[in-house]
Amino acid sequence: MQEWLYLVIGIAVVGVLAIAGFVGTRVRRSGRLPEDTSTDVLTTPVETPPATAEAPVVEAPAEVDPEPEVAPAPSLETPEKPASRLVRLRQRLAGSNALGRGLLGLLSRDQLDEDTWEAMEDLLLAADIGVAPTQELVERLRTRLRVEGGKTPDARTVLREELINLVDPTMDRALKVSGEGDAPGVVLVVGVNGTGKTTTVGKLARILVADERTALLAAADTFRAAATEQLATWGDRVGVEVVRGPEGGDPASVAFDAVKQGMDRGVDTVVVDTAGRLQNKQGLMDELGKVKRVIEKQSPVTEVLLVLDATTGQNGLIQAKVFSEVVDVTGIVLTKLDGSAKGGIVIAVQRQLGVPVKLVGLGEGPDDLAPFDAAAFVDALLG
Ligand SMILES: Nc1nc2c(ncn2[C@@H]2O[C@H](COP(=O)(O)OP(=O)(O)OP(=O)(O)O)[C@@H](O)[C@H]2O)c(=O)[nH]1
Repeated sequence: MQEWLYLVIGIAVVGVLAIAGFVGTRVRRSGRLPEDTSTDVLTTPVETPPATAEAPVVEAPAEVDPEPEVAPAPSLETPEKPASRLVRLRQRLAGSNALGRGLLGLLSRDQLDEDTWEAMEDLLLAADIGVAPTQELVERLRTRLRVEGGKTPDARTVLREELINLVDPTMDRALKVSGEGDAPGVVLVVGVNGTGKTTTVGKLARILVADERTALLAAADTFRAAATEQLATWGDRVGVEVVRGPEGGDPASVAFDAVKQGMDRGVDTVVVDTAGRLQNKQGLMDELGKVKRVIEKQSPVTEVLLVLDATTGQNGLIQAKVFSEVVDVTGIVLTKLDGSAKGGIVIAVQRQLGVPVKLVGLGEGPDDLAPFDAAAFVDALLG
């Protein structure tokens, strides 16, 4: 009985050894190991599988795309045509709209007495229209709204007409973005940092593209490296190139380069962003004066846009004066007019500088920069 037991155990051991040997050989042949085996083992030279039909190199291509897809070219955005913008952005003047509602409310009183006119003056001054224009407007309204022969003219119509007169519809607000002959138009954009200058240059590039013009941007704000990147992002979205210089480099040389490239390539307009550190007037004068002089060695600057933040009130007006003494400002861009209750600044700044507001910023969206129009603006104010 015991011999039988030893015989059976012996046969079992031999059987197990034989199966183990067979499996080991199969594993080495195929190069495959049980699932938890590390990659090191697979790359060991001794175990490199022979190139047979069974080898994994044949199975592997399942993961490889036979014909890699070509990445689609980045699609460019199509900016909104400028003409429709002020109408679309009308509701953004909600803050300033309070001025219109307030004025209409006062004019609808039964008695237009001294208290009413005083309240009207307070409203206009609070909206930053300025002292002289306020007095003029109130005087004109007093005269025109006097009851004549028992017939009172429509207060809203009179107010609308007088406000439009005050904003001055006769000013030339066209952007000078074309040069003489083959020369490109050169737009120099100046203003204190933080007013929305770089954003405005980016938005302006979109306006030019929407008007089917070719453009080139100059990142002449070499003081702030991020400004260049910011500009490049704006340009990339609509396929407009940015000429840049080294950080801290000479802004005039970047502007010169950009205008030269603009001329060589025959672009329609070159827009130059500048730094606006206002630490002292002399420094600013030297820098901006040089930028303009250097550009004009090649081609005249056709437009100098001063960017002002509408929410800064009187401070903005002081800045405006300093800049206008440094360079010949030909147009004003009033940014952040959305949500500001100070729409009257449009009138005040034009009066101070004798220069028209040409563009208004009404939000942070890429197409939230609109050509300014006196009647459309007053209509938005009056709601
Ligand atoms: N709400 C609102 N925000 C605006 C408008 N224009 C610009 N901004 C915002 O104002 C901030 C400052 O804008 P920037 O363009 O960086 O200012 P900047 O004057 O160029 O500053 P620097 O590049 O340092 O010269 C950003 O957050 C803009 O999105 C506008 O019309 N409305």
